[in-house]
Amino acid sequence: MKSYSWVREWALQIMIDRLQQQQEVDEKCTVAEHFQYAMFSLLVLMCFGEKVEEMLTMFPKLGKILFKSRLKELEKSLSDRDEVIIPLIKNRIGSGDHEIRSGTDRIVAYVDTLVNLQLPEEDGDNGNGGRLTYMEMASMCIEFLNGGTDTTSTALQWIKANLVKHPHIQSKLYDEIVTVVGPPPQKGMKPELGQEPEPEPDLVITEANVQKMPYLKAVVLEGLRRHPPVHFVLPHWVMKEVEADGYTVPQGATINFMVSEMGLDPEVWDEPMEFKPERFLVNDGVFDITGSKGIKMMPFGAGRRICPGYDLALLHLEYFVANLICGTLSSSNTSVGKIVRQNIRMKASRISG
Ligand code: HEM
Repeated sequence: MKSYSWVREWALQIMIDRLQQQQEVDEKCTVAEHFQYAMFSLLVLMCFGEKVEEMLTMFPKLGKILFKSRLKELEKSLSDRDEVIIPLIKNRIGSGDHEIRSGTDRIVAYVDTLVNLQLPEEDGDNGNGGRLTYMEMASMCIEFLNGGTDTTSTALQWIKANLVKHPHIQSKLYDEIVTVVGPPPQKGMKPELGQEPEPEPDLVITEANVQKMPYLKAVVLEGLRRHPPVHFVLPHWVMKEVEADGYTVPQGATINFMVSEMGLDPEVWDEPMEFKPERFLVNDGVFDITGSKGIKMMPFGAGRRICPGYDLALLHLEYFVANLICGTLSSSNTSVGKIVRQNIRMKASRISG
């Protein structure tokens, strides 16, 4: 079966490894950068079918940056259309390997879908027979990486911070996880005198498990309502004069939407400053995030230009939150749980209300 599940497991492992490595040298490691790096690596692999480390052989200049763990510089280099992105696309096409492999599990990379895309005739002539040009494909890859990295990792940080601030929500979430996947694996035998104790194994939550967790979904939605990572959508252009709430919005005007304020509107939300996932459990936990049945909040925008990655983002958030919560509550002092708990506390202390 084609599935991206191993890609997410791989990214989660990257995050855990980096957190552990940094903590060995510095007690005060910053979680945010590791969240971002894992999310970025995940999207690079989905986009080009290459692991970031493997790209070093093709682009040695990226090696220096990676070595120094300077994510911002790496992201910047990967915005270089001519020197990096287009060669990566050509490499993908040239390799003829249109599937990312892991054992028998194979998936198609984002670039492969772009290469095979035939634009409809009504979209006009793009000068390339309806096929995307390299420049067009490169722009879309950059949008894919930029659109999905900081947004998802910022949302993840705020959700974790709120969970640290509200331990009862964290416990409730943990109980839901245990109900679905069972209790965490037991520690090994008691060590003999002088032997190192066996590390406590972490519980791994799969994507299939995540689908059975309504409270987890509610926690993620509440995080997006209370702290949407994008305060405004992209600017929109009014195609036809329209009346809205007694105002005339003229054709050609540029408009935007106050995404953060919508989620905090006391006329729409009860106790809007409070972090209360339960508000999303009504209607059997069904909430229309696309705004097609009425807009109460719009962290991903709404309508035709809604974020095309919203489903993927929700899945990533649910998957990472569930796995990090398990680390936080079930792990020994050497594991990811302690590190995340210590670091995210700083962010939690900045939350008002
Ligand atoms: C929590 C995570 C995310 C949030 C809050 C978010 C939010 C948004 C918002 C508000 C917009 C503008 C919508 C508008 O103009 O009306 C947008 C656009 C976009 N997002 Fe996301 N996004 C997230 C994750 C992702 C992911 C994971 C991807 C892809 C991997 C992605 C790809 C894009 C792209 C390509 C656009 C531009 C669409 C266009 O030009 O019409 N986003 N996103």
